[in-house]
Amino acid sequence: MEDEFAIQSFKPALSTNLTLQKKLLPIFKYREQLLYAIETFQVTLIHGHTGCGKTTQLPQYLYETGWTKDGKIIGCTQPRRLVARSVAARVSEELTTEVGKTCGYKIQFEHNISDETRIEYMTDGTLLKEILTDPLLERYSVIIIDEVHERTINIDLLLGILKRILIKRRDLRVILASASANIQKLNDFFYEKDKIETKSISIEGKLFPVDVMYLENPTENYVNTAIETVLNINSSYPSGDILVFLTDRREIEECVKRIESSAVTTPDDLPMLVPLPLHSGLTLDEQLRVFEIYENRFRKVIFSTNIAEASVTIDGIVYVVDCGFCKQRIFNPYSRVSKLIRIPISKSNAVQRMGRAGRTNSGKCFRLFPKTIYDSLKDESDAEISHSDLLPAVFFLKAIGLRNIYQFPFYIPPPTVHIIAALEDLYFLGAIDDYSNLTDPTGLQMVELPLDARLSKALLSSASYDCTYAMLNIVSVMMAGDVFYRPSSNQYEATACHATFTTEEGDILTGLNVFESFLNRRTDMKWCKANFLNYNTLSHASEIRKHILPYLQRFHISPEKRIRDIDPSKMIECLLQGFFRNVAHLQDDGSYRTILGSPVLVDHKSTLINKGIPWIMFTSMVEYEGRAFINGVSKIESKWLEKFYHRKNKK
Ligand SMILES: Nc1ncnc2c1ncn2[C@@H]1O[C@H](COP(=O)(O)OP(=O)(O)OP(=O)(O)O)[C@@H](O)[C@H]1O
Repeated sequence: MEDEFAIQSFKPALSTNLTLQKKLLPIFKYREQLLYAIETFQVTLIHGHTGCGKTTQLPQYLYETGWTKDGKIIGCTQPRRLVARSVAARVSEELTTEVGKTCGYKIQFEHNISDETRIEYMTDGTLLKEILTDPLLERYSVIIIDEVHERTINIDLLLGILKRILIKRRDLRVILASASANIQKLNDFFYEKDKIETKSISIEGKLFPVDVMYLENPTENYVNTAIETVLNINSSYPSGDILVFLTDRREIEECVKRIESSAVTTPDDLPMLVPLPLHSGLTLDEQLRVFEIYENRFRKVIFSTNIAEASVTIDGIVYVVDCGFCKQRIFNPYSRVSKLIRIPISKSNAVQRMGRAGRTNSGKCFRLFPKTIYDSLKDESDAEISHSDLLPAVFFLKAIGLRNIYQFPFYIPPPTVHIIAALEDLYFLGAIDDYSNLTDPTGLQMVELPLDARLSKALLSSASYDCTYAMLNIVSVMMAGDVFYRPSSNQYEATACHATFTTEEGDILTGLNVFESFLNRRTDMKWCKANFLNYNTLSHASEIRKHILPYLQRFHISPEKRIRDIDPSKMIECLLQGFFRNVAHLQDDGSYRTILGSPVLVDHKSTLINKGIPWIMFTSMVEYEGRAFINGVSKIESKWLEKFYHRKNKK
C-alpha cells in the first residue's frame, strides 16, 4: 500500500514547552509588523499557513498591547462551536487563567465569559445576533473574522455589515484571517466605493512539516481505501493519532463500526485503535471527546466531516487521511427542498485538512486521490450564499432595518429567486408585512428568539392553541437533536425500548414524550442508558429550554401552566403555523409529493411513512441520490390545511 503513495518531504519533530512554543510559532516574527498594520489600517488581511498561530496568538498580541485597556473587547469569530470552545480553552491555558476570566467563549445557548473577559471567541452567528442589540459593535475594539475563506452565509453577512460599521466607526479594527482566502478580492471589496484601505500581510513559515502523499490511481471506493490506509498506518508507521476526513455521518458510522470489529484481529504488538466519530449530529460534549488523551498503547482514529477542517488543533494528530470529497446542500427555491450532493473538495479545503497535522509534531497527509486530481481542483469552494436557503439571512437583514435587501453590500450578491423565496416565506410566516417591514409583535419577537424562524413562529402561535408548555418542550428537543441512541451491538433491544415512547402522531410528539419523561425523572442518566436514550441530547434540550423560557416571560406568554391531556392534534396544528410549506401527500405509487410539487421517494425509519399515512408534515427534507431523507415526520389532517391555506389566501 505504501508504494502507492509518493512522499514529498520530511523533517524531524521539535519538542517544546508552552512559552517557548509560542515564540517558535511563525507568527511571532511578524508580531510588530502585524501590530503596526492594525494600528494604521482599519482592515488587515492576514494570510498564513495553517497552524502558524493566527487564531490563538493574534488576540493575545492585541491584548498585551492595550487594545482592551478602555474596557473594550477583542472578538474572534469561528465558523464552528467546537472550535470557539476549544480555542478559548487553549488561549486561557497559555494565559495561565481559567476559561471565562481573561479569555472566554460565546456560542448558541452557552457561554463562559465574565466582566473580566477581554478576549472573546464566538461563532460568527453569535456575533451577528449581537449586532441586533449593539448595531455598531461598540463593545469591541477589534474583530477578527477567522477562516474567512469558508464563506459561510454568516461570514458573508459579517463582511457586508462590518464594511458599513467601519465607515461610521473609524476606531474599529477588523482583521480577516485565513490560510487560503483570496486576499486581492477581499481588498477590492473594502476599497471599491467606500475606499476603506486594507493592509495584507503574509506570514511565511510552518512550525512542523507535513509530508503529502497521493494515490497513484483514483480509488473506486474511498471508504474502503480510508480503512485500509488507517490499518496500514497502524501497522507500519510510528505512534501518532489519525484524523480521517469523510463526507457524512453514514460513512463515519460505517468506519467506526469497521474499525471496532477490526480490533479482534489486531496483533498484540500493535496499538489498539480507538475509533471516534465527529460530525454535527453529535452534541458539543460528544464532539469534545476527540480531545481526550489516551495511553500510548492506544491510537485514536477520528472519523470526521469537514467540522474538523479548520482552526482545530487536536493534540497528537500526526496522520491526516483525506477522502477528497465533501457534501454540499443545494437549495431549490421553487420546491424549497434541499438536495445533497457529493462534490470534490477545493484546493483550499485540501490545504485546511492537511493543516490539521503538523501542529504539535511533524505529520503526514494521505490524500486518497492522485496528484493530477489535486491539480485540477477549484481554488476555493462556492460561497454558501449562492446555493442555500436564505430565509435566516434575509430575516436578519430585515431585523437590522434594511428595507431593500439589494442595498446590502454583499460580497457576492445571492441569486434573486432565493431572496424572493425567503421574503415570501417570511411573509407567510407573518414575520413581515405587505410593505416588507417586520411585523409587531410577531416579527419582532421572532427576531429575538434564539430559534430557527419556523420554530419561533410555532412557539409564538402556541398561546392560541393553549399548548405553550408542550411547544416549549418540543422546540427545545428539536433544537437539541436525536434523542434516541442505537448502539450497533444492541439494535433490537434499543428499538423495543424506543417503541414504548412512540406516539401515533409521529416523530415530533414521540420526541416530546421522551423529553417530558426525562424531565419528570429529574434528568436521570441511568434511566437514559437503560432506555437507550441520548443523555447528552436530552440534557442539552433542557438547557435550551431554560434559555428560551425568559423570552416567553418577556413576551407575556405563560408556559408555566401545564395543561394535562392536551389534544395532540392541537400541537401538530400549531407546528403547522411554522412548517406550512413542509407538507407532503401520499401518491398511489407509495411515493410522497410535497405541496410545492416535488415528488419524493421517501427513505425514513418513521413508522408513519411505513403505515402509509396520507398527509404528513416534516421539519426538514434533504434529497440525496434520488431519495428523500426526512426528519420530524408527523401525521396531519387535510382539514387543517384547508383551514390554513384558506386563511392565508384571504390575506
Ligand atoms: N489545543 C492545543 N494543543 C496543543 N497545541 C496547540 C493547541 N492549540 C494550538 N496549539 C499550537 O498552536 C499553534 C497555532 O495554532 P492556531 O490555531 O493559532 O493556528 P492558526 O494559524 O490559526 O491555524 P489554522 O489556519 O489551521 O486555523 C498550533 O500549530 C499548535 O502548535
